[in-house]
Amino acid sequence: MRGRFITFEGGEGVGKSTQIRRLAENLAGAGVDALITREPGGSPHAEMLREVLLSGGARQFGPLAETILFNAARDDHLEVTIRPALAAGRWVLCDRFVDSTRAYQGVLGEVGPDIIRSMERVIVGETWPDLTVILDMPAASGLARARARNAAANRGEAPDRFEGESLDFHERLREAFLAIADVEPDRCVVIDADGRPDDVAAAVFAAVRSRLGLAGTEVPA
Ligand SMILES: Nc1ncnc2c1ncn2[C@@H]1O[C@H](COP(=O)(O)OP(=O)(O)OP(=O)(O)O)[C@@H](O)[C@H]1O
Ligand SMILES: Cc1cn([C@H]2C[C@H](O)[C@@H](COP(=O)(O)O)O2)c(=O)[nH]c1=O
Repeated sequence: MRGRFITFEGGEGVGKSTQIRRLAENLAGAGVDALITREPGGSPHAEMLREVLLSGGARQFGPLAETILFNAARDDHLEVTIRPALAAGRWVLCDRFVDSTRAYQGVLGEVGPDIIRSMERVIVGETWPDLTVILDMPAASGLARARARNAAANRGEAPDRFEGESLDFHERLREAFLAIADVEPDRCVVIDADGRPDDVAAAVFAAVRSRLGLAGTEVPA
């Protein structure tokens, strides 16, 4: 049986990586084997494109070229990592996916929805997420978390291609993710990320259980 495909979306520093790890632990407790992956990246060739994109190396070519590169990375990631895992019955938990392209390149980069959708049809095809968890919190708080994390990790380098954008840019991103959830409520669930990690993890697991059905599993204390 095909595994389930869950994507995590939201602004910078909202806790996507943290909550993906927590969900994988909770799923393991429920006997579900999950693969954690990310975009851009998640396969050797897509990770090479991640370097180009997040260093800002493609910025000079403009948002359309960046959209094409994010989709090239996604194509390889789907083929090499995601589809084989789903076919083997594993659940796949992916840190960012198509909604990041819609928000960053579509809404903020002003690449038209017709272009974004046609790339989705070609690249994603039938491999659409069963559930998308949108972690939501004020942009300034998420950016502060991301900066504190980078400082603690001794990553003294400049912020990456998108972290360095203005607060207004990040607030508009937040609105873009919320707008996607409004239009696709069956696929998307919005979770308040501005709380303790344990509370957010419990809310995420509860949403996964109720949306995807994991009978008999309890939210851990
Ligand atoms: N609920 C929370 N409360 C306080 N700090 C948190 C919470 N969740 C995560 N953090 C911390 O905030 C920082 C950012 O979290 P994380 O890396 O999980 O976010 P992210 O959304 O994956 O970030 P990015 O968008 O940069 O990839 C980390 O240092 C993490 O430990
Ligand atoms: C998939 C995807 C990602 N982005 C941006 C969003 C973030 O700024 C970075 C990824 O960094 P993270 O620390 O792993 O979150 O890339 C984008 O603009 N478009 C996309 O499709």
